[in-house]
Amino acid sequence: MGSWDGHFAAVAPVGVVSMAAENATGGAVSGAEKDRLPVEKDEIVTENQKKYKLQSILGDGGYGTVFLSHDKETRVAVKTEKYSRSMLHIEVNVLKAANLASCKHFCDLMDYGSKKPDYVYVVMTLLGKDLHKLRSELPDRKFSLNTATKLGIQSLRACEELHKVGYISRDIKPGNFAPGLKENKQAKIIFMYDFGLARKYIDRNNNVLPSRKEIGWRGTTRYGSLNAHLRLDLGRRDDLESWFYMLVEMTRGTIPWRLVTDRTAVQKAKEAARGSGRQQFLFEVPSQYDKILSLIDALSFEATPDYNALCKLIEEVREEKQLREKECWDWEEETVSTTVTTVTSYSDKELRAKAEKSK
Ligand SMILES: Nc1ncnc2c1ncn2[C@@H]1O[C@H](COP(=O)(O)OP(=O)(O)OP(=O)(O)O)[C@@H](O)[C@H]1O
Repeated sequence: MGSWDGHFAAVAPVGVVSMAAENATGGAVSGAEKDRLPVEKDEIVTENQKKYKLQSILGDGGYGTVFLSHDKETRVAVKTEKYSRSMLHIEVNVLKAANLASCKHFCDLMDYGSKKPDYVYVVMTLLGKDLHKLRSELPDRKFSLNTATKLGIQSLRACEELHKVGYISRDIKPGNFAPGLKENKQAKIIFMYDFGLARKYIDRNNNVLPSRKEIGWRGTTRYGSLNAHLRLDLGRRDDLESWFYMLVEMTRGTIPWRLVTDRTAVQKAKEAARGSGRQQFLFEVPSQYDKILSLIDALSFEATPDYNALCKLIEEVREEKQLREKECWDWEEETVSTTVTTVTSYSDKELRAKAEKSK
C-alpha cells in the first residue's frame, strides 16, 4: 500500500515510466510539463516497485482521468488527479475508513501514491457503468420498480455506511453509484464512489461538528438539498435529501426540475415540491415515498437518520407489488426463462395496464 508525499506524508516519491513522455522528450519531464497527468499506455511504478500499466481511459473527472489497469489477473481502476489540484487524499481517507469497517458498498483501496509534481493516483476495485449511464440507456430512461427500489435500498445503505464511518458525501447522485462486476462476483452490489466533496462530520469523540452556517455551494444542482441551495453547511440529512431526489428520478424516470439549469429556479422547484407541487413531484411513485420525504424533511442538522425506517418503507413497496428479490437488474441479460420474467418483472407501466384491464 502506498502513501502520499508532499502535504500528506513525507515519503519518497514514486516513479513513473512514461511511454508518451519518453517518446516526446527522451525521458526527461520538463518544468513546463508540471502537473502532467499520465496518459494511456503509461506505466505507474509504485514505491514498492509494483507496476500498473494504464490500458484505456474509463472516464474523465474534474481534475484528472480514470484508467483501466490490471493487478495481476484482476482488472482495476486507477484514478489520477493533478498533484496541485487533487482531492484524492479525501478519497483515500474515506476508502481507508470504509475498508477498515468492512463496508459492503465501497471499493477496495488497493494502492495509492503520487508522482510529484505531476499527479496522485488511487488504485481501486473496478466497477460497472454508473446509474446515470445505465438509466440513460434504458427505454423511457426508466428503471423497473423492482430495480429502482433495490437501487434505492442499496444506495441508502451505502449512505448509512459512509455516515457510520464519520463522513458525509455532499454529492449524492446517480453518477456516483455503480454496480460491481460479475468477474468479481459483485454484480448484485451497488457501490458508492467519488468522494471529492466528502467531509468528516464528527470529531474525535464522535460528536457531530457544529454547523458552520453559511459556507457556499457544494454538490450538483439537480440533486442538491435545499440547505445546499441556501449555501448552508451540510449534514447527514442533506445526503438523504439528495438520495431521495435520486430515488424519485430512478423510479419515475424524471423529476420536475430535470430540464432546469438555473440554480435558483431549481431551488424554487424543490421548494414547490414540498407545497403545491408535491403531487406533481411524487406523481406515480409509490405512496410510501411521500412518508419518506416527510421523514427526511423532519431531520435536523445533527440528527442521526433512522435508515431502517426509510428502508422499511421501500421494503413495504416491494411487498405490496410482490417484487422478487432474485430478479436480475434491468441492464443485465435475462438469466431466467421468459415465462418466469414476464410474471415477475412488471414495470410500473405494465402494472397500471394490468390494473386497467382487470377493471
Ligand atoms: N472504480 C471505478 N470503476 C470504473 N469506473 C470508474 C471508477 N471510478 C471512476 N470511474 C469512471 O471515471 C469517471 C470519473 O470518476 P469520478 O467520478 O470518481 O471522478 P471525479 O473527478 O470526481 O468526476 P466528476 O467531476 O464527474 O464528479 C466516472 O464517471 C466513471 O466513469
